[in-house]
Amino acid sequence: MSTIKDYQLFINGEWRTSTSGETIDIISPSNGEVVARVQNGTAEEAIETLKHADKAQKEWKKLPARTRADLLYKLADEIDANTEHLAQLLTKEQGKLLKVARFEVAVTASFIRYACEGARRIEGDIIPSDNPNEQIWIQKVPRGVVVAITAWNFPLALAGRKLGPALVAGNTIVIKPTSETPIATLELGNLANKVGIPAGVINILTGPGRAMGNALVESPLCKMVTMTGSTPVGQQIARNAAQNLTHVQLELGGKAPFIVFEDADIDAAVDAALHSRFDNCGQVCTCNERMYLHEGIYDAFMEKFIAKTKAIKVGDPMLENTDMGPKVNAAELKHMEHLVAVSIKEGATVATGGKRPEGAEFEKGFWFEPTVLTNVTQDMTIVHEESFGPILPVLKFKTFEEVIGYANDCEYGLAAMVFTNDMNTIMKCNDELEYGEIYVNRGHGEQHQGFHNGYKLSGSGGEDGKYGFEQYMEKKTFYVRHKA
Ligand SMILES: NC(=O)C1=CN([C@@H]2O[C@H](COP(=O)(O)OP(=O)(O)OC[C@H]3O[C@@H](n4cnc5c(N)ncnc54)[C@H](OP(=O)(O)O)[C@@H]3O)[C@@H](O)[C@H]2O)C=CC1
Ligand SMILES: O=C(O)[C@@H](O)[C@@H]1OC[C@H](O)[C@H]1O
Repeated sequence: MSTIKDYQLFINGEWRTSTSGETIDIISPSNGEVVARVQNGTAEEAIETLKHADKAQKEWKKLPARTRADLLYKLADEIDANTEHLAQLLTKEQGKLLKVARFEVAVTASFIRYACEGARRIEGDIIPSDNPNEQIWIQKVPRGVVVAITAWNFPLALAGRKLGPALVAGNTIVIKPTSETPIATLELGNLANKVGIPAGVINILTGPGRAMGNALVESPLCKMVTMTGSTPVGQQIARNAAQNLTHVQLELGGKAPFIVFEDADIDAAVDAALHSRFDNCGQVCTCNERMYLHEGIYDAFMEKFIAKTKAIKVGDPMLENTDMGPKVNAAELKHMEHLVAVSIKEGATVATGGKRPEGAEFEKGFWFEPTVLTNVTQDMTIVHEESFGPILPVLKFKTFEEVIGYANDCEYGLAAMVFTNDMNTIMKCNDELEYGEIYVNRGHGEQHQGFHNGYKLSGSGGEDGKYGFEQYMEKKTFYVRHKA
């Protein structure tokens, strides 16, 4: 009896097998085995789904926002009630630690609940006109059908992060998860039906982004694209959406600098640097991608940091005592090996790690050791190309001006981390670092009420908080004149 579950497309409240007759294997990063199959949906099915979502949106937007939120609160409760099942799926498809997968499920529900709090904050303006007996009303109205395209590192949380605000605002949604890790996201279809979210409000389609994704983005029925993923794909989506001038919200790549000044709390900085690099096998967009240490604390910091890196337990992500699981797929593992090889060729030293771990349990799957590179210079590839994995280049600096120059010498601008106790340095970092999200004296990790906003090639539009919620609404200005 096959334990491999076959998933279908979730269209207009129903599960459907694609007319393509083709499926996509979902591979376990831990052992390379097939854990599920999903449909390879067609462009025609994408358009059909958009039509269902568009029809559903006409009724969904008429509900009071609080009524929409009440249904989504129930969805969040169902997500929580299915934590173990959803977490197991996340670990099977993405290889993240089961304990982190449970956290991701909780964050998914939390994203949705946070969005529900906005149901009574959809506020507009009433402005006196220059004309007598006239008012100007500026209203916030939903955009229509939102297409949500998500990455593989936190697939369920990214879906909740988008469907929450989209639906509270009165839109409907078509979610296209990555072909790498779609199965936990697909489970949302069952939960949506269970809590009574009307058919067509939430739809989930699987299929390669270049085909299914293109079809969704290029349709005039799509009134907004919210996408999390790589910069090249985000740029392609922006180009494809431009033909209808569709609103696009992009959360893309990063290369976060982690800066430790001479007066920093070394122990706190070491722990933050470790977790901000190696948690989730380094697959977080705000990860510590390059570390700059003041020369005065370099030796003391590195002695502690290397020791802790070597102590990281790589292994079965299902086990509670594992610290780090595998990379998500073979291509990502190859990218790790390539980056290390290039770094060595360019003159870097592997202080620890640098290869697949040894042992029978690591012969299958996409495993890579926690890796620290030293003798790194600013011009090296590893200082500029996103690794999105457990590789950390470390550089020294002498002055504030020098390290700010290094930090800003980057085509990305998502997150940066700074450790210092000097308020003057903190304020100067705030002024001079070209990043949308700066963490001071702590590691990475956004909060829902913040604003997850990438500068430069890290994105466009921003997500989370009240400013992220605003993205899901249009404004309508209404001039109202009455008889004197
Ligand atoms: N800023 C942020 O908040 C975050 C950024 N990221 C970034 O994401 C990247 C890793 O995620 P990864 O999934 O590999 O990113 P990709 O860009 O490869 O894919 C992201 C999504 O886009 C889809 N897609 C691909 N091509 C198209 C297209 N032409 N039109 C529409 N959709 C398309 C993919 O579908 P399919 O997979 O089926 O092809 C997937 O669902 C890293 O660069 C990381 O920095 C990750 C998480 C958060
Ligand atoms: O997308 C990312 O990598 C991060 O924003 C991550 O996604 C959901 C979690 O809440 C964030 O840490």
